[in-house]
Amino acid sequence: TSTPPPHLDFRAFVDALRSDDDLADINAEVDPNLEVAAVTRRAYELQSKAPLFHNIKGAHDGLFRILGASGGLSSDPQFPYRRLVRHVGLSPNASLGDFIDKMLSAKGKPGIPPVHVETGPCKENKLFGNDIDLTKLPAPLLNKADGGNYIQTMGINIVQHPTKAWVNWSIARAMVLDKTRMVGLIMKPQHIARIYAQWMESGKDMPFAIALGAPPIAVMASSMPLPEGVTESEYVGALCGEPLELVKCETNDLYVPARSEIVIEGTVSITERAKEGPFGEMHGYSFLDEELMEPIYNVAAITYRSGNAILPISVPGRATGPDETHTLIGTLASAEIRQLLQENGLPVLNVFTPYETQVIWAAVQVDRKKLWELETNAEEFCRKIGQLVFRRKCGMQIHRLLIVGDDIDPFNFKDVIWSYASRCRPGMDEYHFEDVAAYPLVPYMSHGPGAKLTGGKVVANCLLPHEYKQEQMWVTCDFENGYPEEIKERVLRRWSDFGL
Ligand SMILES: Cc1cc2c3c(c1C)C(C)(C)C[C@H]1C=C(c4ccccc4)[C@]4(C(=O)NC(=O)N=C4N2C[C@H](O)[C@H](O)[C@H](O)COP(=O)(O)O)N31
Ligand SMILES: [K+]
Ligand SMILES: [Mn+2]
Repeated sequence: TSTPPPHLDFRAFVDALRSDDDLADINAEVDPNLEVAAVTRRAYELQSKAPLFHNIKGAHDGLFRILGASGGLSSDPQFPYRRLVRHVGLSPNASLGDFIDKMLSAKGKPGIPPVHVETGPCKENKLFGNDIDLTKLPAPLLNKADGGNYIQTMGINIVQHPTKAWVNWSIARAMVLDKTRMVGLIMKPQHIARIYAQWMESGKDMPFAIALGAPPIAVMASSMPLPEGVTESEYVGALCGEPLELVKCETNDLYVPARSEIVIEGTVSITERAKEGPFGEMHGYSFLDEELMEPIYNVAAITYRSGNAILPISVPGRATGPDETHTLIGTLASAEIRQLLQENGLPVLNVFTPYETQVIWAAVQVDRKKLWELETNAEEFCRKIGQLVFRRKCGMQIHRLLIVGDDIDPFNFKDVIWSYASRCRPGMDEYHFEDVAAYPLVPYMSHGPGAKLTGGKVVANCLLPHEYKQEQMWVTCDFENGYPEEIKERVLRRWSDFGL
């Protein structure tokens, strides 16, 4: 069979990065104890090529190579989002707006259920029972403050509701605990936690599978807060217009993408917990007192591709050069927030979480002409938006919303911060929400002055009062807006002659 396109096959995705000259094949031996992660972290920060480590110290029997920064910005400044949009089959010059449009393009369409195939590349090698020793795998230590080796940061956590009506795909971190066990974060209101709670009620351990090196477009849907009850694999089918191909796990009834690099399967205990973390997280902090007791994953089988399977990793941290917790979590939450606001009839054009705000803030771009028709005002409009976004799961990790006009590009932080700094009057233009669910991983919540789990959210109005009812009463003083077309054309034509 011919190799599927990059958005449907991880190996084809890696080859596409190589053909884009956006991949560094590293054959020198590299240590999974911090060195691999440090290289990956610097690759994000310098927006270098994605590092593919072919020679990991301690790798054996084809487990494993490591790919870092699969969701980082591309190394070609002309196409900064090329690596991201390759996940969803868009052309190299596609924008973040195109990426969001693509991920929302299956809304309202019926899901296309996956098809089950007999076997696939992920079945080429199988380990059971005594052959399994997670402590012997080169699972990477990602940050010097981490509490363990996080083998799972970019795989798809697959769990099924006990009624079998809903199979959820998400990304949730997990670290090696011992020979056959991992421990991983399972926190509300995430769907893995909702489903886990159902298994607890049923009194049975929760079957799981983690598919690492899964089809890139499936990784995107797994990182997207699709509505409760939506089976991500069916949404991906609708996105692609064709069903995903899944194969059955060895030790439970779950199904995984047939072309995955590595599959870890077993059951999550509903009784046993272990200390999880600390973990260098998406806001750029690793708090040394992070004492979480999280559920234990009991590993019953590991299956993997021949030819040296590849483990993708994410090394979260400061978004000086964004990593997957910014480029995936932020952007895909933005998509669902836009969908929510548009479905509620609000004149919202786009939503985006600026990397410079560590994706804790989201800019909401409003069509001002349509806003006039609502005959509303800042207080009423901002409160309505806050009530919608801050009371839904897709808004969980956003703590500040900036309401900006259509003269502002939400994907351009200089635009966003200009309107916030100059049009949002302190003490009068911000509407606070103290009774909504907070995102506890935000440092001023987990280690701040107030309650940890609620509040700390605000909607900032970055529109002047008259923008709610008429044309803006100013000329923006920049080259684009401050000069007639004829002058701008003349200046552009003569620019090089001026020697500027
Ligand atoms: C792309 C990506 C997403 C996540 C993570 C990571 C990456 C790379 C790592 C690097 C592993 C860091 C932590 C950081 C994590 C985190 C924990 C809580 C909130 C936000 C992030 C967390 C995690 O440990 N636990 C979690 O419940 N959700 C995570 N998400 C978000 C999650 O994949 C999305 O929210 C998605 O929508 C879930 O699906 P569903 O429940 O809606 O079906 N995880
Ligand atoms: K998801
Ligand atoms: Mn879900």
